Amino acid sequence: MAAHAQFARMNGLGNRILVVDMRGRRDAVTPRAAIALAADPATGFDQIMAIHDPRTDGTDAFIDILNCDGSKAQACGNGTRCVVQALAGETGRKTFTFQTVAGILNAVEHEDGTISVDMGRPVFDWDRIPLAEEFFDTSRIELQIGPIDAPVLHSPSAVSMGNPHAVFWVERDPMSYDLDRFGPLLENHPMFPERANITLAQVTSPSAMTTRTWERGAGLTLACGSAACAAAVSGARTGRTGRTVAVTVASSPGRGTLHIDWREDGKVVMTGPAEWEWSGTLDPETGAFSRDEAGAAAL
Ligand SMILES: N[C@H](CCC[C@H](N)C(=O)O)C(=O)O
Repeated sequence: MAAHAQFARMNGLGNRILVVDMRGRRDAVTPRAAIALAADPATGFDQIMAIHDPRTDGTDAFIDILNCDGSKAQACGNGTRCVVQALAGETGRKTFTFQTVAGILNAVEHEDGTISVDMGRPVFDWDRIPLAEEFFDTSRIELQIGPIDAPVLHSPSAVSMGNPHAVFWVERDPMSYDLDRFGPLLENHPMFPERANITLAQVTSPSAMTTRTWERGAGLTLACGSAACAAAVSGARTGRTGRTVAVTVASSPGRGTLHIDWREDGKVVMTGPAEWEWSGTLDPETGAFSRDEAGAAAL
């Protein structure tokens, strides 16, 4: 039985995040704990962002990311904004540098409470996304679903934001597609050796789009930050949008917008909100948890 760790249940545009404080500890949140926590409707989460002591000079923390199916992820945009908000509340600081398995992320909390995260540079090389087949141009790969002569979804853009994404361009409201049926087929398609996050993107103007995502390792979520980055970059890459795009999420209208800026230096900066909901403590080994009674907005 491991000693309990403090956590906060937060969300980013409805993407449900558990921010777990693992600082000062040598153990880690286990896949078993993630699966157990996900099985309990009282927690209901999509990703765990486990904050560990820094492993590299110049960074504030190492962030370990787990999906609710227990799999590890290399990036989580919404989760990173939640970590920034939690640590800003704890320390009074506004800028942070984190390390994940994918690299270094710089982040800042603005005066209005929104948070910007430098998500790094997108990767387009087929073998680094990765894809199972060689494509010279990964902005439009040969993949479709549905009847051969009338595919429901086809020709997605593929990109890595540290984690793999396929972005399908749709003309109708993304909510009008059976993504709950197509999502798992595409997530686990042989084209994606490490599976993939599957996004439907409807471009509504040269600087705006609406997305809906079936997430690798989490299924249909209300929002996906790295998918918003993947879609915005792919929109610019295919000439559908400019390099600055406002991304709204179809599944939870009115929750706000993620502003994505694919800068001239190649880095993708995502800006958006984070929201604290409640706190608790959990056993990082088994997932046993208890909810704090007091509603103290803290880790
Ligand atoms: N399911 C993703 C990780 C979480 C991404 C998402 N929640 C975000 O905000 O970026 C993956 O396995 O690559």
